[in-house]
Amino acid sequence: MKTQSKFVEISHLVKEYPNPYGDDFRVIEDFNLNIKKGEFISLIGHSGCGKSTVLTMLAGLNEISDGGIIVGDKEIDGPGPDRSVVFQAPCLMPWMSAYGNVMLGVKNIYPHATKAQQKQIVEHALSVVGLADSMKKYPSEMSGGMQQRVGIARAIALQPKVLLLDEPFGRLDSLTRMELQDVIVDIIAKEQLTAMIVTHDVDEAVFMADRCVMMSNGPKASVGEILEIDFDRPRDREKIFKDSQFFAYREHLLAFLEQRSHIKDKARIFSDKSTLGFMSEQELHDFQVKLGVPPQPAQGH
Ligand SMILES: Nc1ncnc2c1ncn2[C@@H]1O[C@H](COP(=O)(O)OP(=O)(O)OP(=O)(O)O)[C@@H](O)[C@H]1O
Repeated sequence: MKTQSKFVEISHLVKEYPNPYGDDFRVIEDFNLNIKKGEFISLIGHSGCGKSTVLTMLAGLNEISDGGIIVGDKEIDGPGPDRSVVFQAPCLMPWMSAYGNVMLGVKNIYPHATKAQQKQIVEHALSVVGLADSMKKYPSEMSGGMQQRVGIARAIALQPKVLLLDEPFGRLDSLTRMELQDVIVDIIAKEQLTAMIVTHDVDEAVFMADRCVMMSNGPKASVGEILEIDFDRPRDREKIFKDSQFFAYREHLLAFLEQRSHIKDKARIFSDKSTLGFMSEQELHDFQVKLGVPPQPAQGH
């Protein structure tokens, strides 16, 4: 059951990456977002706008240049057991079974739990993702989808308050993708987790989330628009995919992205012109920075 309390508070977030060719590259500027406890946010935007940058800052894996993030009532300062991340590639230890891979994190986070308690946590997490019968399998004996299930089990075994998903299904075929979307949606509801997913997939963004946060193009990207998704939970895939409201949400997101892609196209046209000598390197650099294309080193001739 969702509560209305503000659980994650992202305030005036800024991220600058160092740029050896000039001024630091300010990817994110004044990004503000409050997330309620138990809420599921999807973060969508054009490639390179800074979605993963926001997610990894929330995970505490990427330094915050300015602004701050509060989770619960604590300002984050690096990674912590209250947040866990599922990345696109699960990066499992090949010499360990599914059980061993999940146990690795559990031992780290719960060193004082008894062996029986640790075992129970690992077995529960693997069962939740549907791997109760495959705990002894090694990564080489598992499909990509099964390996990602282990990655999800490893994340939830840490019993986080916030689950962060960075394009977790990007490498999977569409059937496996749908299966794992359902797994995540069920887990979030059962374990009452707060979650954020970074995705390029508009259908996924709508189906999974309570709110879709659309990011403006970088540099200096921020929240462009927020769309509330008013579908009940638990979510019934078949019902939702036949609902006209689903298509309305989908169109809304696509329109937002399409509108921004014209800006990108202009950048590409100007970039092409430059190679034909219509723009000076400095003009191209300034224009690319303005439009969200990361500054490139000067081309040697
Ligand atoms: N460590 C880094 N150092 C310098 N620049 C970086 C670094 N990480 C990301 N960037 C740049 O910051 C910008 C945002 O990157 P980020 O990966 O957050 O975007 P994204 O929206 O998640 O992209 P995609 O959808 O393609 O995964 C990009 O221009 C990227 O090149």
